[in-house]
Amino acid sequence: MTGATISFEGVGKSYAGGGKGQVTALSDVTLSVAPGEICGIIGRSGAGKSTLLRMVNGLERPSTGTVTVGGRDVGRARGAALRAIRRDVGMIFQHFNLLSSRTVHGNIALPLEIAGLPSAEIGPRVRDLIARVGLEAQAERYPAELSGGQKQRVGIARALATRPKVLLSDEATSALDPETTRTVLELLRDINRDLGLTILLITHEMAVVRDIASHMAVIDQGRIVEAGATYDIFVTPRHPTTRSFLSGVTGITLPGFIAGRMTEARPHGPAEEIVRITFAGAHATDPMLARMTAERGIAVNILAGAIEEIGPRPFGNLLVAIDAARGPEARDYLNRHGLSTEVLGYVG
Ligand SMILES: Nc1ncnc2c1ncn2[C@@H]1O[C@H](COP(=O)(O)OP(=O)(O)OP(=O)(O)O)[C@@H](O)[C@H]1O
Repeated sequence: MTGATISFEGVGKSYAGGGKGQVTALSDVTLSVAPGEICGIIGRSGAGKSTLLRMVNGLERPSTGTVTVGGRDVGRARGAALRAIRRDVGMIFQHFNLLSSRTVHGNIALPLEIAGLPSAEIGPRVRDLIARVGLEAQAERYPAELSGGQKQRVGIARALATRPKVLLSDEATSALDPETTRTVLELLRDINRDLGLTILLITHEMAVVRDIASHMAVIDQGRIVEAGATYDIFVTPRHPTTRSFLSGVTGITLPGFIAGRMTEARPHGPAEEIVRITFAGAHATDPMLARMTAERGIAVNILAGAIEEIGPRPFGNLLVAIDAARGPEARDYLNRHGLSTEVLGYVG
């Protein structure tokens, strides 16, 4: 592995808030990304994702705490030390940030020219990078002549030019359509595997995290509310923010006639509890639900279900209706047998 560890320890960041006092963008963030890992940070607009990412290459400095890359303190680095860290940290952007006056080749060569590499070395290195991102036929084109996906490939090649150990991705696929997103994420995965680069990406899309990140953190109002292996968080989300992000990608939605009647509070009288059950493995629920019905006499009405994959590992989601009077007992039974449950609401 050639990637570097990224580490945040007790990091806080406040901005002078232009008449509104201080704006706290980050509070007490502690997070470690191992060498060669792909870590996804997900959060809503304004949660603090960009601030967190920009600390890794010293574009922002922490107000409190420490950010290190490969053991070097980024927040306290100045001058040559900061430039050396920046050479080790490449970055790609949502809107690509290419120079419109330079060709593909010229854009990728730029960081090497700035670093003072002899021109005899720049040409071959740029050609290698162009081949790596699959743009041989577009090498002499200008950004205006490229598709969004091709522009992002240029951005990736340019970010790799100085042979960094870390790649930062700031919503790199947010401006792309789903199919192009898939191919760009595939390219990032290949690069991670071939070069052992550590990748830290920020996104507001859970599907991006699912498709590429082995580890993830959820950020909410400047705090990390949940962090760990992506698979574990998808199977057992603990924080409401994580759950709300997940509800958009789990591939299943409530049938309209139930969603329209569902209430947050349990109504008086007979009612059904609508529960999401999440389980690891492809078939884990079938015997468990049947056994619960047989052992406890609790009937379960299945409303929707889907199996998803994170890497090679499947996990499932099931939406069921259970007699609300037996709901707590049923959830306790399922939890004790290793399934996660979440009450979505009630139908009277
Ligand atoms: N330079 C700045 N000056 C003042 N406040 C700032 C500055 N940069 C960010 N903030 C504030 O810090 C908070 C976090 O912003 P940040 O851009 O990190 O969030 P984000 O999660 O990246 O959001 P988005 O997805 O919309 O880009 C916000 O309340 C924002 O208004």
